[in-house]
Amino acid sequence: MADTGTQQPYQADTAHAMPAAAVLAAVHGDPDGLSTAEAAARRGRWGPNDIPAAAGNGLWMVFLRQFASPLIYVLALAAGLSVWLGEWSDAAFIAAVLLLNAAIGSTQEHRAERSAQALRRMVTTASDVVRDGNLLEIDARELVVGDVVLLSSGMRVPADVRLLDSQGLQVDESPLTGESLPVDKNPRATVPRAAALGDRPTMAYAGTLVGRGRGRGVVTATGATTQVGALAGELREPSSVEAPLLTRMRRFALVVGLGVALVALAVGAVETVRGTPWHEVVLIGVALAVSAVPEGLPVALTVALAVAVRRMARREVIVRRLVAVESLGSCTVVASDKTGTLTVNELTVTHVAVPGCEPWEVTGVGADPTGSVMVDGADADAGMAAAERLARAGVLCNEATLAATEDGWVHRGDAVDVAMLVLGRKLGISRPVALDGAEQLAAIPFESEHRYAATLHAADPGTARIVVKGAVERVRRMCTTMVTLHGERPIDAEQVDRMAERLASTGERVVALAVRRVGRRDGGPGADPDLDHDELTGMTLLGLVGMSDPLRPDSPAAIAACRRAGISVVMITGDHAATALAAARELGLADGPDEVVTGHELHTAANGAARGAVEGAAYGGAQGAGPQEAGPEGAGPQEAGPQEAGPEGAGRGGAESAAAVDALTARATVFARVEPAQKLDIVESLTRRGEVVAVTGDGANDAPALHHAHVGVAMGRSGTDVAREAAEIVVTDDQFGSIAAGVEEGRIAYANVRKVIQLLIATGAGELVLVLAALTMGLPLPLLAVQLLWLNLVTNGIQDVALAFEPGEGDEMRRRPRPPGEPVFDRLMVERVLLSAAVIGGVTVAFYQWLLAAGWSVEDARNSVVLLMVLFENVHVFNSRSELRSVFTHDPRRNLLLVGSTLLAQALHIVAMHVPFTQAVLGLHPVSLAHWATLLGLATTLLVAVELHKAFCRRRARRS
Ligand SMILES: Nc1ncnc2c1ncn2[C@@H]1O[C@H](COP(=O)(O)OP(=O)(O)OP(=O)(O)O)[C@@H](O)[C@H]1O
Repeated sequence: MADTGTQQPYQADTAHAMPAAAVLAAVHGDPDGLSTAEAAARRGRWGPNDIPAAAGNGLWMVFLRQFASPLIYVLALAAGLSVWLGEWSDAAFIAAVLLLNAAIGSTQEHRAERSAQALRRMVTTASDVVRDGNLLEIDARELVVGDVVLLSSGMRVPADVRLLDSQGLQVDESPLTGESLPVDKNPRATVPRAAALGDRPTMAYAGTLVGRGRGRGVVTATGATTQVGALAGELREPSSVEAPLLTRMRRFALVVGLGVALVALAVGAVETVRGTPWHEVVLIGVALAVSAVPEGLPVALTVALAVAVRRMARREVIVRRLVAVESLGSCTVVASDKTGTLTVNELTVTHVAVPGCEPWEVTGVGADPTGSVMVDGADADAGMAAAERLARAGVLCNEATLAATEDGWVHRGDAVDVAMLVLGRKLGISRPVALDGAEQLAAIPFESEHRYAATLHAADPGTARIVVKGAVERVRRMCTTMVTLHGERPIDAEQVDRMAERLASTGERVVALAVRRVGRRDGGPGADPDLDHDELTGMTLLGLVGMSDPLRPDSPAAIAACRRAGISVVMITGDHAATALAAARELGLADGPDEVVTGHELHTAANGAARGAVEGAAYGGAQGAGPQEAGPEGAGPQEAGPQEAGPEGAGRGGAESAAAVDALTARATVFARVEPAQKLDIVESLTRRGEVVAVTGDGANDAPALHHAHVGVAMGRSGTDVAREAAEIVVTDDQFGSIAAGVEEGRIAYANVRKVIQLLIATGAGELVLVLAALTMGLPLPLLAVQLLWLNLVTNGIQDVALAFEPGEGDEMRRRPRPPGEPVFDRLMVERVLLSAAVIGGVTVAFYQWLLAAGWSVEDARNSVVLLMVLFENVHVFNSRSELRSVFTHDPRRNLLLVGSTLLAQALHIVAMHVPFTQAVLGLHPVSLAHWATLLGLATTLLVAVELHKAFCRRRARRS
């Protein structure tokens, strides 16, 4: 692979101080982009646009880390003591097992980390680039110096870019400069050569985040030669933070380690007083330590989580932080976006409405522009002219592309814009046709927070025209007049609102269009004219369009599945309340307007103002869904919008406003006309009310909500880089159904983790009971330290991991969510562990005593005890497949790995009983088949006991 560094021919260092044209010339670029061939040649020469990967934790570091555990310290101490006592074979065996354990642990951990990284890479960063004059979306790694790229809000800048033009572009450069406020960009600014990185408005640097606006620029540096590449390592993808469950288990191990030390000391003291020789006291202490320490737990948990991550990936859910595996299973509310998550986000204009007329139907579906506007009545010609004016405006104020190819019509860009282009084509107005003589001079790009887009176009000599497209309440308030079939009239707000509500009540997304003629202006020497939000007044409303967006076919079923699983689903959308309610009804989410809360209501509640209005207004005003939500003229969310409310939202108004917001979130299943910043208020309120919240997001401003929720879910396809990086999980197909699948997998994973923990702790505790009971009864040690290690790490170690591969029990989505913060050791777990330990320890010690009493030598008796313990482990792994279900209703074929590993554990022990080396080290020898069968019979007592406990627990669960 070519060196990405120094061979690039162009010194990017000075691009910020050079005029854009000079930079283009220096990189041998072209405003229309490079040719594909040239880009390929450059990529071949200079390599991909990759920041070299961090050295990361090498396998050696991971290996050494395996020894940093209190459990291992206890074992290491045991090995040391064995050396001191001259028990060389014990010491060597403990050391060998420790090494083996560390080797298995580190390969597992390394593999898990590698596959997690590979999964994260599946979510690649795409980049909009102009090649051969066409706009394409490519993997950002394919970019080369000289490429012309487009930047838009929510995007991570893919390379160092000299801006050529921009519209309201603001970039968060904190990853590079530490400056937390977004920086305004201006390609025409004059920047001194010595300017610091943070003072270069002409540039956008790789790794920084576009907060708002649009930009176009030429790539000046890629990969290691970018500013961030030079910083090496500052901007790496986040290493996956340890799962809280693992942290809790580490803490648990620490407590066990300390507990073991104390018990060993106490037993040692008692034994010394009883006159036991000191070196035997030490051996007893070592055996106790080994029996009580769940050595296999860290490896088994790592595997269990890795299995869960892989399974989720198969169901389109990529886990970015391991915490999600656990929290997904316990979430009680899923707050989902509507467009694109519950619906397919393929908008088709189905109605065109001009004030004073019935809405006209538009025929045709999707991106294929065959169809027409069905204008009828006496004024058909005037109607058609009005429809064409409206469509032309929608085509002009537009950022999307639509083109005919051999494979049919292909489109790029925002779904609303694509739908407008299709409408235009149906009326014979393509974008080139619309732009003929109406060149675009400036633009305010669409951002969710202001809900409209505007463009400025050249018009008749000396004039220009502003075109606005956006949400009805916003655009209507910019207008003083409206077009009717009988000429321009003063705007009739009520009539417009009625028209909008009529379209929205069938679930259509409604967009209004307006125009205004202004004087032609120049942007001053060397600069383009600007368009400002303040200029959007005195406009003429051209009419409304209604767009349909079909539901995803699996959304209703997935919502129903969540409900059965005790999870409430709420919809959060920027759409009109009536649009949202219609969709929610179809999804089976909401029944009536009282379940809808608007962003305006939230804002009012959060600010503690107009409380009375909030209490009375369930649905944005007395008359149901409608743009009335904006309240009296001029008092709508625009003027008193949540932008001013700041991200603290409810917090700022104190307890009273928090309570008001909570009252709203308690009854709402639909949040409409919500601004991205308000998502955070909703998440905070739900959290305050004790819910465990999963929230979806795609835009740049969704990041705070994604961060704050227990589980942030970003959309892999439509989501911005910013949203994806803020989220714990990424849903690669954007579908709500995959979130439900993720919840199910999360629950299965948590259940499997519990199964593994139960198995290991119960068998460990059984050994402890055995050793303590034998000592209390004055019997010699029933198991040697090496035998205990063999049991814990080899025979059990082989089979416990297979529990992590248990498929779901099938009822995961019919159970209530696990209470958050519920300890792993809940009542059932404690009972099961104590019962199993009592049976294992009790039966074995009784048998051991009987053997000794029958005249067996201690060595022979120990040999039987070890085999009995292996059989207990084999039985208990099947017991552990389900907490409540009988082993006899659980088809073993569903986890053949478990069957295989149990047989392997048994086979390995049989081999160890026959091979001289292991015979010598472990003190083992073969037994007769009849004796083996007797031991198996004894081991089935555990099966009976656990079956009885399961039946008891099932009854208890039914009763509660
Ligand atoms: N490209 C656009 N140009 C102009 N107006 C738009 C555009 N897209 C959406 N709108 C208007 O802004 C409103 C809010 O849209 P937005 O895309 O912000 O919703 P959203 O919150 O992303 O929706 P959801 O949460 O359902 O995905 C829409 O109802 C529509 O009226």
